[in-house]
Amino acid sequence: MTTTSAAADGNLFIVAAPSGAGKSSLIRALLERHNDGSMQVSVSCTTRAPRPGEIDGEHYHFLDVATFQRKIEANEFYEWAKVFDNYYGTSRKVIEDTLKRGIDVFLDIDWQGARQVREAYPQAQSIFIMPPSLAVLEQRLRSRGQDSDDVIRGRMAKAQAEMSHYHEFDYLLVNDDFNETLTNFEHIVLARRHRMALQQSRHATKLKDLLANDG
Ligand SMILES: Nc1nc2c(ncn2[C@@H]2O[C@H](COP(=O)(O)OP(=O)(O)O)[C@@H](O)[C@H]2O)c(=O)[nH]1
Ligand SMILES: Nc1ncnc2c1ncn2[C@@H]1O[C@H](COP(=O)(O)OP(=O)(O)O)[C@@H](O)[C@H]1O
Repeated sequence: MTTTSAAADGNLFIVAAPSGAGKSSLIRALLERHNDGSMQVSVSCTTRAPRPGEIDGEHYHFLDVATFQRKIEANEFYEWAKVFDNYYGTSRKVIEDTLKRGIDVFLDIDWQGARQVREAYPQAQSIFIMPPSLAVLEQRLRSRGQDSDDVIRGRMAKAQAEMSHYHEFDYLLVNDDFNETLTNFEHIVLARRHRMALQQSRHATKLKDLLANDG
């Protein structure tokens, strides 16, 4: 008789940071290092206007406010929040389907969304990215060259409020040297994967022993 154990679900990782601290760049670089289809970043829905070069369906699903609100009513979001006066949300179906296929999913979301995900899915691992200083944060927002002075001022004004939630997260990374932060980020992700794989194999061995002793 052969025993089959159900394939393990993928791992869910929440990544939050004040705007400009480097979370999108870190997730993108990690996915480039592991481009075997075992990891995906969730593409959020937003009502904010696309930045130059942003592609609908790739960077975000850009929606109008009425469509976003209809999706809230229809319970289509795993989590959603209002950030910088715009709505942002994660599609429930995509996340659930992707995890079921055994693929790890990264959510680039704010602290309000992180709270909702932790409640819905307590096994999610959460990582907070800090900039080395507020001056460096502002410099990064400016050098990204995608936001107006007004938008940058708004984001800097909200940075400390976002950072005040760092203690709600499982891990804290200070993104000073990019490659060093990327390596630490990768260690967190791989350690989680190994632990879950070990648990799964222990479970499978135990099941085999039980069945072998049966009768
Ligand atoms: N709750 C929630 N926050 C999101 C989502 N997508 C993006 N955000 C957050 O919204 C904030 C602004 O994102 P964005 O406009 O792309 O600016 P950026 O972080 O400066 O690149 C960031 O803190 C994101 O993490 C989402 O689906 N849900
Ligand atoms: N460790 C780092 N050192 C220098 N620049 C960085 C570092 N991490 C990210 N950046 C740059 O800072 C800017 C903001 O990064 P981004 O990933 O867009 O931030 P976020 O997604 O958190 O808003 C980008 O231009 C990015 O290339």
